[in-house]
Amino acid sequence: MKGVLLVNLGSPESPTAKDVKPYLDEFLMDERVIDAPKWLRTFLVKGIILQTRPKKSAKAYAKIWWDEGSPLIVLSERFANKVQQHTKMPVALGMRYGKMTIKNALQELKDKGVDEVLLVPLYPHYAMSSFETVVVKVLEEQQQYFPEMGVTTLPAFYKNADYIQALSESIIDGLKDFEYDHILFSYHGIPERHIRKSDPTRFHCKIDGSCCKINSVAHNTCYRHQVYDTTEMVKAYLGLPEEQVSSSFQSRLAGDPWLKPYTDFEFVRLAKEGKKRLAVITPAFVSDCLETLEEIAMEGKEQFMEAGGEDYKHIPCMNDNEAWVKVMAKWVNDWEATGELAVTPST
Ligand SMILES: C=CC1=C(C)c2cc3[nH]c(cc4nc(cc5[nH]c(cc1n2)c(C)c5CCC(=O)O)C(CCC(=O)O)=C4C)c(C)c3C=C
Ligand SMILES: [Fe+2]
Ligand SMILES: [Fe+2]
Repeated sequence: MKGVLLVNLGSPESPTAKDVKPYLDEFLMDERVIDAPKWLRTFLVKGIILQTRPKKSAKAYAKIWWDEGSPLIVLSERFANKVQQHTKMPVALGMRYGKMTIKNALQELKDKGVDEVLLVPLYPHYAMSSFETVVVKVLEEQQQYFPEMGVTTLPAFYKNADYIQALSESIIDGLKDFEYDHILFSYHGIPERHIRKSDPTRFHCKIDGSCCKINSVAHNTCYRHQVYDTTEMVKAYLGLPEEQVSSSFQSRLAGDPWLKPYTDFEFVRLAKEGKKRLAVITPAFVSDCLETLEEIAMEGKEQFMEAGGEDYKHIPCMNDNEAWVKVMAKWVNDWEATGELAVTPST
């Protein structure tokens, strides 16, 4: 029988330093997140980052935590439950890090008689630190514990027409009653080095954008290319003028150069340029989470207003909205019926 495995990033058990620490430990010790040699990663993570960051992150998590738990987990569960209502196949939800493990989700599917799994990483764009690490982990667990199961992965859906439509409609919805001068598409950042590492040609990606209009197989795994494609397609769908839209990258860690422009610098630049009413959309995330609710909706607003902005709105992620649920249900049901994937690297 066929079944569906949805995988998102995961959250700590609670917004306390005690619970944030093991979560960050697992997350940042992932060789696809901090891709230094193991001895150096161990030194950086356990010797430096984990000494101070859990306390700081716990404070941020406490600001956005819900009675039911982490917004990312709760919203992903609501989404999975709604997708389940639209398909006969069993649907399970796992997280790459934390207690809601991928192994348990695969076991849940197995217990329901599933031996053919459609894996859907809940990331619209391919990055080694998000999409790729999910795929690798699922295949590791499958090979070790569920060798009889087959796994097919839905590719990154950043430019799929149904996804673009659902995202664009959610923006229209979010902009009701909000007068804006500018819409900022703020994507989670990654180190520039990761772009080069993920380029199978080893020479295509130049990071500066000069490569992105030249067709290449590199784009299938180029996060930068993919996020700019999402912006362009939404811009076209909504008929937005060039000068009213821009893209930027948030949530960087200290150290290496990360993709630019940086969202916090953009808040200041846009306010100074007279874009006084700013709408911010965060399409790298399908579910609201720490990075959208705290960094963008709270901190971002403060930064923009301090720089001279007058009005600010974070447009929520698609979360469990009906249109997005229906898109996902269509993709998984098409796969069940035909064995074909609605999303391919070229769609
Ligand atoms: C869009 C997908 C994501 C990519 C790509 C990504 C890369 C990436 N992240 C870190 C470090 C941290 N990210 C943190 C939180 C976080 N990251 C994503 C998604 C992507 N990360 C999400 C959805 C969340 C929120 C989780 C939640 O519980 O709500 C954190 C933890 C919080 C903090 O301490 O700031 C860290 C750390 C790196 C280093 C990286 C690429 C190399
Ligand atoms: Fe992150
Ligand atoms: Fe490029």
